[in-house]
Order: sequence, then structure tokens, then C-alpha cells
Amino acid sequence: MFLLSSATRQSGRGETSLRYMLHRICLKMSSSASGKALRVLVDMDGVLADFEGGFLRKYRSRYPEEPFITLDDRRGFWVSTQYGRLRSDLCEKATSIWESKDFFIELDPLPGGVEAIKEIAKMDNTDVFICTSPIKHYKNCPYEKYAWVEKYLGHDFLERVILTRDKTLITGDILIDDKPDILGVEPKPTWEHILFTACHNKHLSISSSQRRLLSWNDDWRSILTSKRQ
Ligand SMILES: Cc1cn([C@H]2C[C@H](OP(=O)(O)O)[C@@H](CO)O2)c(=O)[nH]c1=O
Ligand SMILES: [Mg+2]
Repeated sequence: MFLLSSATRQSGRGETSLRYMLHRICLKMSSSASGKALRVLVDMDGVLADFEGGFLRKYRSRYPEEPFITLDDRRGFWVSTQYGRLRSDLCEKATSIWESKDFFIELDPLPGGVEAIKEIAKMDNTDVFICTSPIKHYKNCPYEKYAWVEKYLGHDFLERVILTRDKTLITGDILIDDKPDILGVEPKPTWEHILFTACHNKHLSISSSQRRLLSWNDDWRSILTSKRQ
């Protein structure tokens, strides 16, 4: 500030251009501070990374003799709950899969997700963040989630990763997430939850006010546009 004011005192023309620059900087700061930029929160597992496909592949390879649930027959968000219902000891076997080293880093990207989030990141007046919950068995998962983002989206995207067990605390305009019920300490989150369709939620009927994104081939651009108005 001192440098700017002493510089502006020295030259009339310099003063005009410096004031203009300052004005532009202030405008940018106030537009993001007042929430004018659209803030898009994108979930990771089940939206960008194929948790369900990765799970089934590794479960079948580690436990080839055990029964399994096809992706078509998946019901309910928690994989371990449905496996536990199939046979009680399978709950622990299922859990052992995502608690293993390399589970999260080896998840394949879901079709179109990486391309879409890169496009959102480039949009004017738009801030995008990956908002993801780590599992409580923390030895590998948080590290591998960062490593996955770096691998598919690049080092700079690490700035845009939010790890939280409570997504209701994060402010944003929309949260694209495959979990049907996103609950936490904040009863009225700022975001609109857009339910991303996944094998475990495709049969659920949702309220007329709730919106779905069927896949990254669906019209996510219109959803973003609707939130700008
Ligand atoms: C245990 C489990 C976790 N997960 C994902 C959701 C969370 O990631 P995300 O917030 O990126 O969707 C993470 C921790 O629960 O693992 C499932 O999608 N299904 C499951 O059954
Ligand atoms: Mg998810």
C-alpha cells in the first residue's frame, strides 16, 4: 500500500493506471468474497473415481470363493452393509478391501469426470473444489486421494482438495455427490445437493425438488448455469 501510494504521487498518468489496476484487484477480491463466483463442490468416490468397480474387482480377486454382489444388484450406499446382510462375516472382508494399501490410488476415473472438472476449473467466475471424505482407517486413504488428484488432474489441483468427514460445514452453491443423504452438524448447508447417479442409488426415488446428474454425459453445464441466475 505504501509503495503504491508513493508511486501514484510521483506521476499523474501512473496514478490513473495504478488506480485502475487497484480497482480491478478490489473488484476481483470483492466478487469472490461476496460469493459472486459460482462455487462448485465435486465429490470424489462414485463421482470422479470408480469406488464400486474398483471394490468389486479387488474383492473378487482376493476372495474368489466367496459370494459377491454384482453392480446391478447393489442397493444402499454402504457396501459393507449389503455384504454383511449376504453373510455376516463378509462385512469385514469387504472392509478389508478399501482399507488395503493402493485401493484408492488404483481406482479408475469414471467416464468424463476428469474432463468435466478440468472444464469447470477453466470457466469464468467459477471456483471448483473436490470435496471428499477420507475413511477413518487413515493409513493410506488421505495420501492416496491426494496422489490420485495429482495423477489425473495435476499438481496445481491439490490446492482444490477439501478432505472432510462433514461436508455440511463446507460452503458452496452445489455439491455433486453420489451419497443420497449428506448429513452433518450444519442443518442447513449452503449448497444444493445434486445426486450423482451410481449403481447403489439408481433405484431410489428422490423428491421432486431434488436434481440428479445421471453421469458426466448428462447436462451438468445447464445445472451450473441455473445456479448463476
Ligand atoms: C465404505 C464406503 C466408502 N465409500 C467412499 C465414500 C467416501 O468418499 P467420497 O466422499 O469421495 O465419496 C469415502 C469414505 O467413506 O469412501 C463409498 O463410496 N462406499 C462405501 O461403502
Ligand atoms: Mg462419493
